[in-house]
Amino acid sequence: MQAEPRATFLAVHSVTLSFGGIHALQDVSLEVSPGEIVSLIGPNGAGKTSLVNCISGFYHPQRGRIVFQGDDVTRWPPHRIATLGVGRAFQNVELFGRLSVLENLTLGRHRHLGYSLLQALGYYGRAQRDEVTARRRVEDVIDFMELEPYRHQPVASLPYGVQKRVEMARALALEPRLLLLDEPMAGMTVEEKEDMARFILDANAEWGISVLLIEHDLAVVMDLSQRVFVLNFGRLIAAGSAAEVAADAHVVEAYLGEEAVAP
Ligand SMILES: Nc1ncnc2c1ncn2[C@@H]1O[C@H](COP(=O)(O)OP(=O)(O)OP(=O)(O)O)[C@@H](O)[C@H]1O
Repeated sequence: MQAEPRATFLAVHSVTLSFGGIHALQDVSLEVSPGEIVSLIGPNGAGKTSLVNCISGFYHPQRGRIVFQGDDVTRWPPHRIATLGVGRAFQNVELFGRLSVLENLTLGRHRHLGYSLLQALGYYGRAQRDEVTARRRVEDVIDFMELEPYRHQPVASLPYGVQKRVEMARALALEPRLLLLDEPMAGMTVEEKEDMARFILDANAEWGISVLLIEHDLAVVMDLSQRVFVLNFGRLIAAGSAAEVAADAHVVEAYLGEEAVAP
């Protein structure tokens, strides 16, 4: 494992990932700076979730490197990357439906920090020592994400928009430095999207959390992101400010087809 200067927050170097003949990612490089909100956009199947899977350790690319705060995490398993401070909210809500909001956040925190279910439930060993800190964080997150009215309700009984909030809360309970959000607003009403955008901005401003956001709603992307990366067919085709990528002919073509590009 090769150490990198600590100045690097997240660096993706020439990552290539294939599934058989499908090239999900081809030579993709990007960097995220501390405290930044960046978005990853691109048409369906462009490779966005695959890249987030590589950063969070769910996939291991065939080529390239991923460096987080000086550690080469390219081959690390997900729970080990999570302990470094990389939190992830999944595209499809990945919660325990029959457990309450509070239980999901508490268990989620222990599971991702490497505790067994027995330790987490029985307050043994390491889990016991960290219990006070964990509870305080979970309470802070419930308050922050305005989940107090739902704290004892089974997650499966909640409206979809609230479940998506719990999914982000679960990631925040891990005290991440980098939050990977895979379509956190998909399927939400306009009001729910506005609330979610506020939660993302506040998490960034109040806790200094950097955010890598996958989002299809380009208005949201324009509002939230300091920089935008655009993938198409597994390749990075543009990077820059929201205004710059919106004006990029390759991006317009990727989204609207060749006829949209001016001659
Ligand atoms: N586990 C897998 N096995 C086989 N192919 C996969 C796997 N994961 C992703 N792919 C393929 O890799 C390509 C990129 O998929 P990915 O889900 O990363 O795209 P995406 O940009 O996130 O799409 P969407 O916006 O629809 O979520 C697609 O062709 C997809 O079918």
